[in-house]
Amino acid sequence: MRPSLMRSASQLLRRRRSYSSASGQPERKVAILGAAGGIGQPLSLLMKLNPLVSSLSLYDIAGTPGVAADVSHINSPALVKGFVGEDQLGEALEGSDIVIIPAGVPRKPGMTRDDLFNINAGIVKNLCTAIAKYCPNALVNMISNPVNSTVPIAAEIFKKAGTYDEKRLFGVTTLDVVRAKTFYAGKANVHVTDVNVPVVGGHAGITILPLFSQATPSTNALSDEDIKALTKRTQDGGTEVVEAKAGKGSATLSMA
Ligand SMILES: NC(=O)C1=CN([C@@H]2O[C@H](COP(=O)(O)OP(=O)(O)OC[C@H]3O[C@@H](n4cnc5c(N)ncnc54)[C@H](O)[C@@H]3O)[C@@H](O)[C@H]2O)C=CC1
Ligand SMILES: O=C([O-])CC(=O)C(=O)O
Repeated sequence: MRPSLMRSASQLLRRRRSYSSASGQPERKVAILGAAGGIGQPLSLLMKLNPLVSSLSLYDIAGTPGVAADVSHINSPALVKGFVGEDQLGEALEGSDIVIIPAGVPRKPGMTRDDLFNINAGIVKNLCTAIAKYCPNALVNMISNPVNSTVPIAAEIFKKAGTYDEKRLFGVTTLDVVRAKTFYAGKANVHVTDVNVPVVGGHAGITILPLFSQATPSTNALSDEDIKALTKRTQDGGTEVVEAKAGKGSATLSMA
């Protein structure tokens, strides 16, 4: 699962060329499901700023007309449309090349990501059923937690619909890489933009495995204890944010 997990939406945008516009530029439609939420809003902003996006479809069960109106005023090429409520889900998805899913409930202090399973599994199931129907060839980026479970749920929905392609379904765990790089740079005292740290495994606690032994630039400055502490901080990065936000959600800005 991990090689797929590590790709970001912008990497995918660069790879995928579905059809060309009259101008000869490739056109790409991106749909964000859960676009009015804590992650959805900054993600909508970033997608609107991305010159590779020609059409941006913002879907949520509430709040998307406002988010879409706001984001649509930014002077970049993507044409923005807001969709609200299940009746408009099909239209939101139709023709999408990439679907990004931050829909669902975030953790509160004291909860594990698994505690979100019951509610978010149902949300993801409905959204993926619609994806199989309206844009079966789209690349699907799953952000909703618990990612270790929502990705297999999506896979089963797509298998049942006959649309499953393992190369088109991604669990978004880039945030683990982002954290590993940031924490390593701080501890090793190297410039963060030069740092690379591979991370394998899943996206919860000890299933997150940052490989600091493979980090570049390499350093002799870190002890085994330092590496253990960096590993633990990366694995607990989500909890660190959940506790700091004290009941007001989980990571949204670093995630987007
Ligand atoms: N993969 C990762 O690295 C990360 C994942 N997450 C997860 O992302 C999810 C969203 O987090 P936030 O944006 O902070 O939550 P949020 O509560 O701020 O936003 C969630 C949005 O989903 C919408 N929503 C709920 N049911 C829906 C449905 N059936 N269809 C469409 N939209 C629906 C809500 O109306 C809301 O706007 C959570 O499950 C959280 O745990 C959060 C941080 C990092
Ligand atoms: O920890 C959470 O609940 C949100 C998340 O996945 C993260 O920040 O990595």
